[in-house]
Amino acid sequence: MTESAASGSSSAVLSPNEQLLAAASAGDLLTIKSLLTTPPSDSDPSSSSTTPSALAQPWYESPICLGWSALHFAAERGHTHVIKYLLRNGAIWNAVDIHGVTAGEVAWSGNWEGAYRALLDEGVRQTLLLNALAERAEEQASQSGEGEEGEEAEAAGSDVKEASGDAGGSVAHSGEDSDTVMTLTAPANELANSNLAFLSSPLRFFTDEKGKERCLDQDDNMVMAGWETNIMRRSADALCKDFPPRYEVHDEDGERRTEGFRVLNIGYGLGIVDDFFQEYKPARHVIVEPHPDAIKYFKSKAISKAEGVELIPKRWEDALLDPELGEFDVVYADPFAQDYRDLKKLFDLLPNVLNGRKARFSFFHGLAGTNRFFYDVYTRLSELDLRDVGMETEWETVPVKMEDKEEVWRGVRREYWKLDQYRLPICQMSIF
Ligand SMILES: C[S@@+](CC[C@H](N)C(=O)[O-])C[C@H]1O[C@@H](n2cnc3c(N)ncnc32)[C@H](O)[C@@H]1O
Repeated sequence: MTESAASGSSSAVLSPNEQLLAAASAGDLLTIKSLLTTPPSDSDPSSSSTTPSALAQPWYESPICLGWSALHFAAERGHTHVIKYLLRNGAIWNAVDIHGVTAGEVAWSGNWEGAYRALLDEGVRQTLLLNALAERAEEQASQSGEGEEGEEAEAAGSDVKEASGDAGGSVAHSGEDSDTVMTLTAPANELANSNLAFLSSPLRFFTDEKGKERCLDQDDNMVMAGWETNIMRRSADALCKDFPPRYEVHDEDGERRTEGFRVLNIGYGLGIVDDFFQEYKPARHVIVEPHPDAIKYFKSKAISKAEGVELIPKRWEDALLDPELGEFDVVYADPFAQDYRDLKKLFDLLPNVLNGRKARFSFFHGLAGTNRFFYDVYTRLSELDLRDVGMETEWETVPVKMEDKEEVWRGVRREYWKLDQYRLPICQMSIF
């Protein structure tokens, strides 16, 4: 976008907000500082206070240039110093234009590494802060006896699989065009927004026209489908490699025992990842799955009778607190209708169930899978939160090739994935 586009016109007298956009595009920090702090000389001198309209607003979005903010214009030209100043002075890091595009994505497409990093750092910082505040509010509510069990999870809003764009925060949508704007959070009235409501509503398991199995919830949101198969394959491979298959030992009194590595999988769904785990022949393979329809589906499959397989018909929130559960060499989590704060609570329980330093953990990282900038924010955020519980994360990049996107999303209420790369987390305890 040109500078005259930033200002809307080269000849008209510009308002402070329009001047701000032009200055952001030009990388003119001095003018920006003055626009945000000094009222123009023609503002009412008799007034002792500075009126908001006399100063430029750092969050202003152009009504004529795609709803771009000063951050977008600075990002387009890679003006990192301007971005940092604007962020410190009230600009909204996650503001989106009428097409749902953030300043982060603008910086990314211009290959402006410093600008992208500044926006990403701010996103991570603000989201960490909001999550901490939300946790605090939850704790206070539970201490004062407010709310019922699980209500906090329901109130959290966005869903790990579906979207999770703004844990606790809001994405600023400047445009009206809802068809083109990305979806970051499941609307409050959808089952995907409430784990308990989801678990007490029916699921539909069926085979699509291409002969592939699918699972949808009652709102027609996709719980699981074949497009994730490669991600599940790669996850199982990364987690199980190096662990030898089960083997038999005879103890001193002649008893035979099966030894080998142990797998814990949270969320059965279509059982895709479990079938891959089975190829590695674990000695123990525990599946935590509370949904009655998913349990029925599991029981209809051969895996339910396979050696070493056990189903725990509970939510992970309960199953992982059971002192009898045991320890595992591989833990995978892919629940549904949960948000980042749920995932973080799961992280906190991991040291209880992981069998030492060699044990590996991964989760389906579908957080904000519709927007690469927010996806990066969640990638970093989860890495930091995992580090807090003593885990280090390595990320494998898995290309996502949806051959027929229309077919994948046919009959599905909301697309939860639009990116061409999946980041596969592999985490191990760094302290034990
Ligand atoms: C996305 S599917 C899992 C797909 C699976 N990874 C696969 O490969 O087919 C999510 C599953 O998590 C289950 N789930 C939802 N909430 C859960 C919870 N709190 N604890 C454990 N499982 C849960 C759902 O019932 C559903 O079967």
